[in-house]
Amino acid sequence: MRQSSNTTLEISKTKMKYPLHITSEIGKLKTVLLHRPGKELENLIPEYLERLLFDDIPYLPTVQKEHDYFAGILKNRGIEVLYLDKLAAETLEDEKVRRQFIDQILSESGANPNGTYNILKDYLLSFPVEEIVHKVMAGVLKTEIAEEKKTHLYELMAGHYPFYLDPMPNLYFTRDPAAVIGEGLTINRMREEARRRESLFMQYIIKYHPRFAKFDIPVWLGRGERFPIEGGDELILSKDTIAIGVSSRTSAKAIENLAVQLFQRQGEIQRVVAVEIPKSRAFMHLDTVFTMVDFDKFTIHPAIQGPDGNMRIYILEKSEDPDQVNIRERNNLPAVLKEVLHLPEIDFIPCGGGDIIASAREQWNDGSNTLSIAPGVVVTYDRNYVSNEMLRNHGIEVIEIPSSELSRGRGGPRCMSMPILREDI
Ligand SMILES: NC(=O)NCCC[C@H](N)C(=O)O
Repeated sequence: MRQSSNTTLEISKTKMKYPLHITSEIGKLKTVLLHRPGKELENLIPEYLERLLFDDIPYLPTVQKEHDYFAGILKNRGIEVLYLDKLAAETLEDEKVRRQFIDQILSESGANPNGTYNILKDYLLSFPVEEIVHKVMAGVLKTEIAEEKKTHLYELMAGHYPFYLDPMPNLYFTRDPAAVIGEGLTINRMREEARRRESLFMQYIIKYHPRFAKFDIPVWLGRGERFPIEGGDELILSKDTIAIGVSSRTSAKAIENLAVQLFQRQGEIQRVVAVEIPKSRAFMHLDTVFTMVDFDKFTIHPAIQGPDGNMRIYILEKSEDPDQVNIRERNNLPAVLKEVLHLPEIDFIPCGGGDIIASAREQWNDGSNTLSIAPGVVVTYDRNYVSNEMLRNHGIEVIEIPSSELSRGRGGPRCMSMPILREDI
């Protein structure tokens, strides 16, 4: 990638006005944002696991080793890996931005403006900027603040709850808080309280980081929206069609609002396909049950289709009134994909080979959650050996990564990556 003087980015034959560019799920991946799991995982304890959306406590040294392996695979394939903590620290170098960020994170964390707020603000500001970022991510324990600084009754009372600031253990799933569509992005209002502050990092990075700030990047939906949407539900099928899961995390209202915004402002997207999936913990986002791995190939967990293969699918398109959309109902996913991608056939590759036990077991550990790094080339977890074999049998190149600890957070390679730039296909 090189940057010319008129700030036009050029990647192979693709010319870009903005430093974000995603027009498919499968185009050659050039730049991706990751977060190396850190101390925030060490602040998980059994009592709060469910609320913090974990099923178990990963062993930090191993989870980091596995994550480094994942990042290494991507780097070896020539992909630029950006790290969330580094971008955030560079963004907060500016003192005014740093203070504003801390104010916002504290008020969103529910710190009392007259008491804990000031103590926490002074405490965070006393660290170098990289450490501020890591502290905000890891959470602040009540025991970290010196006793003599506590002046309010509720600060003096020992209290049962251990944190002033909750940890953000789900940060390594960079897919969800924000997602690039075309040359803009959604900075998401996340459904679960435990994850809601995560998208603040991306809001600041896009607005203030030197790599992005000068471009005035379009934000299709911001984090101040009323209705929840998460990146794991946002799939870019082609430059003119996106699919969005109607899931336990993403609401139909957010999808319609996004469609209106894209049709009014984005220029290329002609349709948004809303795909309903069962609202369950195992299937929290569309990408936990359905991902694109080649021009005409998709992984799918068979359990999202009814006994007759039917599902509830709606195609949203432009209407004459720019504030409205036309909606057509459909019920067959392969038929919809053939229609919107103009393909004669679609190849569905069932998670776990479609075996009732293997598919449920491997889906639980993200067997359908593949990260495409080029057409027909995917990164997957090694533990999902039945699904990986199926992918290979369908002509896909599968790059496996170790996954005994990473998988405990209930997300796979797609969830752990936020593509920033892909070549067009
Ligand atoms: N796109 C994804 O499916 N991300 C996985 C998120 C897992 C995380 N523990 C969560 O429950 O939000």
